[in-house]
Formats: sequence, C-alpha cells, structure tokens
Amino acid sequence: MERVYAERSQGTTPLDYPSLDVPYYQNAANHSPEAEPAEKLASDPAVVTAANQIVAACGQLAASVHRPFFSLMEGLMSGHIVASIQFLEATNTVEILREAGPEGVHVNELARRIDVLASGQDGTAPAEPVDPDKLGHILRLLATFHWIREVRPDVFANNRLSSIIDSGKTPEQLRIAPSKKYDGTDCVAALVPMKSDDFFKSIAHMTDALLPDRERAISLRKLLYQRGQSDSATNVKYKTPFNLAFRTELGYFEWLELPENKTRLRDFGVGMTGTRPWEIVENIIGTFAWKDLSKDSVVVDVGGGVGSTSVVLAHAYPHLRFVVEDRKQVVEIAPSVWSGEHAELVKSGRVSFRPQDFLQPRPPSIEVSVVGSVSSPAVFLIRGCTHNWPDESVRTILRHLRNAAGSTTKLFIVDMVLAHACYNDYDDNREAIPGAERTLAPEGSPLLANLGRASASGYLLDLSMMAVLGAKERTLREISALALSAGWKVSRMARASGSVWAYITAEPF
Ligand SMILES: C[S@@+](CC[C@H](N)C(=O)[O-])C[C@H]1O[C@@H](n2cnc3c(N)ncnc32)[C@H](O)[C@@H]1O
Repeated sequence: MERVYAERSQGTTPLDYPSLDVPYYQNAANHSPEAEPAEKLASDPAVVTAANQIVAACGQLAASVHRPFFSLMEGLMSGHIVASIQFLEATNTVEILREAGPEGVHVNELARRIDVLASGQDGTAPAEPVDPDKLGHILRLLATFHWIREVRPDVFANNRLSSIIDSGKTPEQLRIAPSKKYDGTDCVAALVPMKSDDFFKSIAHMTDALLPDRERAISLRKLLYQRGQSDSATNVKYKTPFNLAFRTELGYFEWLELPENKTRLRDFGVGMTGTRPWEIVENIIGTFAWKDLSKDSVVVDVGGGVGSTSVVLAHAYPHLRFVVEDRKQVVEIAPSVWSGEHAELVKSGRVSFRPQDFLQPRPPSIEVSVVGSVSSPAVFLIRGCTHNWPDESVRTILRHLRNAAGSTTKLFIVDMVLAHACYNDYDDNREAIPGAERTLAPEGSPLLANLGRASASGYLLDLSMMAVLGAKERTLREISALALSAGWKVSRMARASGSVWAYITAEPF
C-alpha cells in the first residue's frame, strides 16, 4: 500500500492512505484537495489486494488471541451493532456531526438537535424526545467498533466509517424534507433502513424457521399469535425466516408492495442503487472476450433491469448489439432513464428492450434492429439475478436459455461466487475449471483460504438471501452443478479483483 501511495504522489504533497479519524463525505463534495485522490487510490487493485490481506490477518489474529469467551459474547451480541447503526442513521446524527466538524458535539446538545430535526416543518416536538444518556451509550458502542469517534467524554465526532452513511444534506434540509434524504446521493445510506430492519428481523428468526418443531420455536409462534388468532395460525409452516418474522405468507417482493410498506418499497429501490460499490458495472468490460464476437452479434441481457450493464458494454464494444430483457414494468420505463450519449444508444437501437419473464419459455425468435429475426443470440448475459432465486427457479431460468441457445451461444453468469473457507483441492477427478482459484490467500500463507473477514460481506449476504428470499449466494461447485443440470457446462471463471464477485462462462452441453 505504501509503495502504491508513494508512487502515485505528485509534487511535494505525499498521498497517504485515508485516515480512519478523518471523515470523507462522498455526497457533500467538500473534501480537501488530497482527500479525493487518496480515496480513489484505495480502490486500486494492488491496494485492495493488500488491504484484504491485512483485514484477513487482523480477523484471524483477533480470533486467535482473544479469549474465546469474549469472542462468544461478541458474536452473540453483534446484532447490537446493527441496531446502533440503524439508530445512527435514523436520527441523522451523521449529518448533524458533519456540520459540527472535528470538535464533535456533546450528547446533550446532540439529542436536542436530533429532536429539532424530528420536529419537522410544523415545529411540533416529537412525542418521545431522544434520551441523551441512551444516545451516549449507543454512540460509545459504535465508537468501540470504530464506527464513530469519542473525542472527549460524551462528545462524539464523525470518522471515515460513519461518513459513509452521510447523505450530504444539511440538517435543515432533512428537517424540511425528510423523505428526500437519499435524493441525488450515492444511496449508500438507504441500505441502512433496509438491512437493519427487514433483513435483520428476518435473520433473527432463522433458527425458529429452520427448526420449527423446536420447543422455543413453537412457543414463539404461540406468543406471536396469542392475541385474537386461532390455534391453527400457530401451526403455519413458514417458507422463510422473513415470513415468520413478519407473519406473512407473501413473498418478500409482493409484501413490499402492500400499501403500508410504501416507505420500505422506496428504500429498497434506492438501497439497490447503494449496492454499486459491491461490484462496479465497469468491471465487466475486460472479463469476457467481447471483442472476439463478430460484428452485430446479439447479446441478450437477461433480467437486465434498466440496462445499466448493457449501456456500459455497448460503449466499450461498438460492434455488438444488446437486447435488455426484464419484467414488463421495468422495460417500459427503462428507455426514459437514459440521457445524453446513452440515449443515443437506445435511439439507434444498439441497445433495445423487450419484456420477458425469465421463468417462462422464450419465443422461437426475437426481433433485433438491423439484424432482424434472431433465434439464438451469441451471448446470454445474466448479472446479479441468480442469487435472488432458489435452485429450482435458477434451473428453470437456465433451462429456458438453454432451449433457445445455438451450438455456439455462450452463457455468461455474473454474480458473487463464494470461495470455500478451505483450499479448493479439486480432488474429485473432475477437471478444474480454468480460472478457478485454489485459494484467495497467497499460496502457502496461514490465512484462511477465503480471506475470512475480508470476504465476510459475501457470506453475510448469502444468509440474508436465505432468510429473506429462500435463495443463496453460491460456490463455483454449486453453480457448475446447477448449470449442468440445465444443460450448460461451465468452461471458465474469472474473479473480479479483490472481490467476491466472479464472471462465469458456460457452453451448451
Ligand atoms: C438484482 S437485479 C439485477 C439487474 C441487472 N442485471 C444488474 O446487474 O444491474 C435483478 C433483476 O431481475 C429482474 N427480475 C425479477 N424477476 C424477474 C422475472 N421473473 N423475469 C425477468 N426479470 C426479473 C428484476 O426486475 C431486476 O431487474
């Protein structure tokens, strides 16, 4: 890291890795001149690789030397951190502290300012004012986990971690228009209400949902239904932990569309935009031999949303044509999302849209401008979709694509690929898939093979998918087996640099 920062320093001002104590307000655009290049450099592949190894080593060291009883206590109570980050965001504390600067704010004054924000446009005091004492204790837990800084006793200030959920809005803007908090931002803060509410409550019910006959699970269902419900309601076998947590038999997306979930639905949509840092779309440009495809080859972007991936690829590879398929409601609004040079791609027909439910059979052919009727495209690209579905549904999706594939059609799956937490030995006599790694750690290093803490977000999301959607993130073995069962043979894999995302190519089998 030091080498990369030293090499990229220009003139007399040395660039340094951003300090934990210094906030970086992405949405407020008031950084010092050296803060921006230093932050940008933190995403450099060499820096990310080094950072991941440091994080993995620190996690492993802490697990090795911390007394197991305290590791147990930390594990059992780590949900408190989720609840505290939720409180931090819901009270707009980060925006209040941004305005206050590095000196910070005493909890008594902070509680008063939080109440002023909650009073809204009409100035009515909130029914339940924030208790400064409780606020101080919540912030001290966060400071203990480096999420904020206690600069003096009971005085708190932002740091680099808390500033990631800053909306860039002034406290006054938030008082007048709280519902516009995420407008015009990178939307990262919008992940907080979604993950700390819907997802957190769902995962808390995982064991009760997976082991419904356990005495505590039976008793929980009785407690949940004790008022005004029949006995039979306590016998409902919920499909997912989410169903039990929210006492609904609806799927998560149908449930989000209930009138009382208007805010949740909005936050979910905005929160999805906030997941961009997980894997930037542009990474896809160099991960597949797009340039080797012949002129006017057709790429079908399955479940392509509004076409964010296709427009990036269409700019990079002008000889290709893209057909973005998604649900009717999505493709209807998709063209209006693009302006400027992107709009030209849509206008010229190089990027086009068509409704297609990917769980349903495809038509014998599709119409593509300039090319005409296409029965088998060159590539089916499916990005960020398979992890939303259980195995049976993914098999159905891939089977429909296989039925429409020609002998040279490629399937390109872009999603998280979970590495095993041990060396991948491929000793089962099957040929190792080119590009599949034995370990994410340097060969022979004592680090956990999946880089442990550095890769944790992928494994956490895996269980979120299970809890909320009955779905999962998959290992390469799981994806290969699933693809094979739908008639596709995985032929190679490429890992995004320093990430749990990967690019998988499969051929008709
Ligand atoms: C996580 S998004 C991924 C979007 C896009 N591929 C990307 O990488 O940004 C999943 C997409 O699947 C779409 N989807 C969900 N159910 C679908 C269905 N039955 N048929 C087609 N698309 C569907 C959603 O509308 C959404 O656009």
